[in-house]
Amino acid sequence: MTTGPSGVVVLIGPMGAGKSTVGARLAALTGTDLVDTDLEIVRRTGRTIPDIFAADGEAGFRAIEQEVVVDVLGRGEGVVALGGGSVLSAVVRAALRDHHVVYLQVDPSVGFIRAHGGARPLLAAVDRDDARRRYEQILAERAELYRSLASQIVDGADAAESVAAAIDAHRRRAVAHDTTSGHDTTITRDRDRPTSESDADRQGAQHP
Ligand SMILES: Nc1ncnc2c1ncn2[C@@H]1O[C@H](COP(=O)(O)OP(=O)(O)O)[C@@H](O)[C@H]1O
Ligand SMILES: O=C(O)C1=C[C@@H](OP(=O)(O)O)[C@@H](O)[C@H](O)C1
Ligand SMILES: [Mg+2]
Repeated sequence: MTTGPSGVVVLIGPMGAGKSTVGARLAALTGTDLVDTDLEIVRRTGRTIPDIFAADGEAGFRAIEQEVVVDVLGRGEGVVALGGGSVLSAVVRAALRDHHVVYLQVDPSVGFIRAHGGARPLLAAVDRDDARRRYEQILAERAELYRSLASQIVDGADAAESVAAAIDAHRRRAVAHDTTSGHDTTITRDRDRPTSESDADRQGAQHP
C-alpha cells in the first residue's frame, strides 16, 4: 500500500468493532505490518491485560497503554489496531493527528456479541445483562470521540475482508489525489479533503 506523507493507518472503535481482525486483514492485503497495541502491551510487560487491570486498575492500564500507543505511532508506518479505550488519553489523541484514522463503527448489538465472553476486563460482569448495559454505556460515552478523530468511518459490521478492502481503496485514492473516481459507500467522512460538494456539505453538517 502506498501510504502517503504519514504512513500509519490507525484503527479505532469500541471493543468488538473488529480492529484487531481487520488490522490483520489489512496488513496482509497491503503487505505491511500490523501492531495490535494490546498485544504489544502484553509483549512489553509480560502480563496479560486482565492481570494489569486487576493489579494496577484501569488507570494503571491506561498509563501503560498511552506510552505504548504513542511509541508505536511514532514508528510511522504500517497498520496499528488500538485498544478501544486508547482514545480516552489526550496525549494519544494528539498523537493521532497526523495519521489516517479509521473508525470501525458498530451498533452495540453487534459489538457486544463479538466482545463479550473474551478476556476484556471492562465487560467482566458476572451477569450478561449488566455486561451489555456496560458496553452500551461505554459506546455512548465514546461514540462522539471516535467520530471526531476519524478521517474515515467504515461499517464494522461488514465482513472483515470488505472492511479492509474499503480502507485500502480509500487510502489509495487519497494518495493518488484522485477526486474523480467516485465514492466508496462505506466512507461517510473524509476529514482532510472533501471528494465532492456533497461530502463538503455533509462535513459542514456534522461539524458546525
Ligand atoms: N467483520 C467481522 N465479521 C465477523 N466477525 C468479526 C469481524 N471482526 C471481528 N470479528 C470477530 O469479533 C471478535 C472481536 O474482534 P476483534 O478484532 O478482537 O475486535 P476489537 O479488536 O475491535 O475488539 C473476534 O472473535 C473476531 O473474530
Ligand atoms: O475499550 C476498552 O477500554 C478496552 C478495549 C480492549 O481492546 P479491544 O478494543 O481491542 O477489545 C482492551 O484494550 C482493554 O480490554 C480495554
Ligand atoms: Mg483488539
